[in-house]
Amino acid sequence: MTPSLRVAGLHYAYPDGSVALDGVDLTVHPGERVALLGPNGAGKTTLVLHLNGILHDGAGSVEITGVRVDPADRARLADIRRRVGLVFQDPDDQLFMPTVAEDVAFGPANLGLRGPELNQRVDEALAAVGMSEFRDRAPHHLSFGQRRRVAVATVLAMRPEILVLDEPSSNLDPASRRELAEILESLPITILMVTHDLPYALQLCPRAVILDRGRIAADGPTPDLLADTDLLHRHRLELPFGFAPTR
Ligand SMILES: Nc1ncnc2c1ncn2[C@@H]1O[C@H](COP(=O)(O)OP(=O)(O)OP(=O)(O)O)[C@@H](O)[C@H]1O
Repeated sequence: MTPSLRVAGLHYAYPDGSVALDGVDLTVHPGERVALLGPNGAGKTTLVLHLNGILHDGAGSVEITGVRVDPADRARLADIRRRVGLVFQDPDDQLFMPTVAEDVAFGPANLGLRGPELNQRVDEALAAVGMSEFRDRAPHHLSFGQRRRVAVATVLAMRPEILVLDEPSSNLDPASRRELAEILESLPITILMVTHDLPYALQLCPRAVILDRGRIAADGPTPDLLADTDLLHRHRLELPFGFAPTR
């Protein structure tokens, strides 16, 4: 089976010389949900920005469902950006239209969809995140948690093959956090989730990868990684007080 994502030997240094990725190999198969963990500055965001060619120029390769990310090939890059749905940490980076429905329609309309087909995409994506009743509202009148759900819908409307979320649980109250987890669990899609929220990783992702100093330090079942206190300590990861993962 073709992997959803294959990263091989990825190195990247920022123009100032900071080495952010130092030989990353990562393969994620269709339908897997993988948590990408690691301390501040580990390289998580840098890795995510390579998945749809926002960053490039480093050594190594990235393939999305067997298609190599090649920023020089603009037609192919547009296709890659449809296949990889990035949900940024701040929903306001993704919402800029007057209404929720227009925001969700924006991506598919750019693909050339119109009329009933476009409406169906919008309806499906809003239903998937439980936001159908908000379709005519202004995004900036919604709560933060509601805006995050709409941001997820804008990406789902593109019918991506892999959903990449940066800190999806940040700034959510406990009920919104749980509801978003239920939504993400219900999606039949490959998910890569960057998070510092270890209980969230455990709840949602059977597999976790620890990135530190630009290298993969561990890759395995999330309960096993989170039960390894030495491993967590070495990589500046901490479970909330009193939280004990059961294997
Ligand atoms: N624009 C930039 N210019 C130079 N160095 C950068 C830039 N962005 C990130 N870095 C450096 O690259 C390394 C990896 O940063 P990155 O943001 O990918 O880490 P991260 O794991 O996402 O961290 P966090 O958990 O804090 O979001 C760090 O050493 C960081 O200082």
